[in-house]
Amino acid sequence: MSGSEKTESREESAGASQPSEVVAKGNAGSNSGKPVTAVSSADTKPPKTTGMRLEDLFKLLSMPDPKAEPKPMDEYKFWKTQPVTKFDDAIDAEGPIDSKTVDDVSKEPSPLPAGFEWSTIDISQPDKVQEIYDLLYANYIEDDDETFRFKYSPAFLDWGLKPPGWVKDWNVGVRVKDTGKLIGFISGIPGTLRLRTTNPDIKVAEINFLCVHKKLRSKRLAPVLIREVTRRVNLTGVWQALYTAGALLPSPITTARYYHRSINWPKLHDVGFTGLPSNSTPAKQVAKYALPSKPTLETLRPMTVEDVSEVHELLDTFLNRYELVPKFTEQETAHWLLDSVHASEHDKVIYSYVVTDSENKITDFVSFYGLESTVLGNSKYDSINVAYLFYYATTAGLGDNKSSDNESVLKSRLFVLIQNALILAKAKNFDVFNALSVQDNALFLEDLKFGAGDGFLNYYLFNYKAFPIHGGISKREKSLERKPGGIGVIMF
Ligand SMILES: CCCCCCCCCCCCCC(=O)SCCNC(=O)CCNC(=O)[C@H](O)C(C)(C)COP(=O)(O)OP(=O)(O)OC[C@H]1O[C@@H](n2cnc3c(N)ncnc32)[C@H](O)[C@@H]1OP(=O)(O)O
Repeated sequence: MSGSEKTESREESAGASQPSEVVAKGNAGSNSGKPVTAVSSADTKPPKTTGMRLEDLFKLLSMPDPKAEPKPMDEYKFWKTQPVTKFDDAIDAEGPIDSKTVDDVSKEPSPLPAGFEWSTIDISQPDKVQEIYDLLYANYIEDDDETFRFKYSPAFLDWGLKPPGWVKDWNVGVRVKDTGKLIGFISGIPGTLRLRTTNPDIKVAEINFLCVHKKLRSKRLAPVLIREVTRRVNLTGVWQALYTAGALLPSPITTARYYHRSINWPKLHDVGFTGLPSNSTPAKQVAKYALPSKPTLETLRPMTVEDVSEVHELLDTFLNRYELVPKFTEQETAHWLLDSVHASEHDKVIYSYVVTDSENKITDFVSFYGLESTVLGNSKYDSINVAYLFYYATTAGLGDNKSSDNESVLKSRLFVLIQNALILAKAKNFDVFNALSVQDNALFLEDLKFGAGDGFLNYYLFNYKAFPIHGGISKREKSLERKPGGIGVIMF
């Protein structure tokens, strides 16, 4: 994607003319980005710079691309009018920016350009979910090279848009008046966040799936959609929102990077997601990414509905490690980790597994979701099957965040737990496994052969000032950097 939306990301050094092994391009991610895999310097031969695009050169040199710098605040014609922190705002205290009451909120929808009309999309109707799918299928996030586009399935949308307490009015569409064709969409779902210990209960709308038909881009429809969803959320007495995007907007609370772990290397290479390092061969690449055929943790098994309460407690405790986390109810844990609506293998979106001890007590769990990306213009493959690391938790190494003993216990345990997730994802025919630099992922990504992607994901809070949070990467080089705390909330 081009720098302003969530992005799909691919491995950073794909492509024969490039020095390193690249993982997939990016529509795997969010507004710009799902990650591309970084190539290790050992795989790399000196780049030819003649004729190279400046942004490629910056990537090779691991320098921040100046295009990723914000434009002057005055040029954010829409965002400068919104209650969000500006790039140079000095944050003295955390908390809401504007305070209003429901009485202050307009009861009339925001005006639309002539020829268009508002439409609340009733996602309890399968044909309406299908309409959203059709819009996103053709128009949603692509990587910069227009090779991959996220393909959120109807089953995914059903799961992602219908957590407990979902609000019908927060699924906002714009249609062409004459034909009824859906040409714009934005969604909100309710949630509760804990920001450090000082802000334990922030009611938010999680905003996602902002999309305008390709033929109607740059006509300022996005701000109209955002204003309308804001109005509808505000009418329910909710004043804050969480959203992620590849686009650089005022002003991220953090930026994370996508990492990619090849599973089906030949396919990823064929579709241009990953490159062949100059010092390797296809056979060596396949050997490098080989995985055992079945899980190595003996007591690992699929999570069931009977596990919900134990997993809920384990996750809740584990999330205390991080600074920005979701506060799930038990019903929400059940929804996000067990997609009971789509139990069939065909429609499966979320995969969750638990590990038990000798007394049958759950000691660990790990989950990932499946999201295909359409491969554009490839004669051999029309999609890649991508697994994304979701929530996980373990009892290993809990306790004092700063103790190095705990840290090494946690590191060893997460290595095995996530390795087992990779094994399971392979058995389920996923081609690549993606993860962000958030949670405790910096502890295992490199050891498990994840490569840095070219996608970055910015996290934003609407109408809430907050001190910055570490996103798991260094400020300048954007390489993995381990720090305690960080982000524990995952959006898709
Ligand atoms: C309390 C409740 C609050 C609820 C609301 C909380 C806020 C939620 C915010 C939304 C969170 C969404 C989370 C996700 O879903 S991120 C996924 C975004 N979707 C895509 O990338 C899909 C493909 N792209 C498109 O469909 C269009 O390019 C979109 C729709 C993205 C922009 O359409 P278009 O290209 O035709 O542009 P325009 O002429 O209409 O409008 C231009 C203005 O829009 C600003 N822009 C561009 N991209 C984004 C973006 N990703 N988030 C926020 N703003 C964005 C841009 O800076 C400019 O404003 P300014 O620079 O002049 O100021």
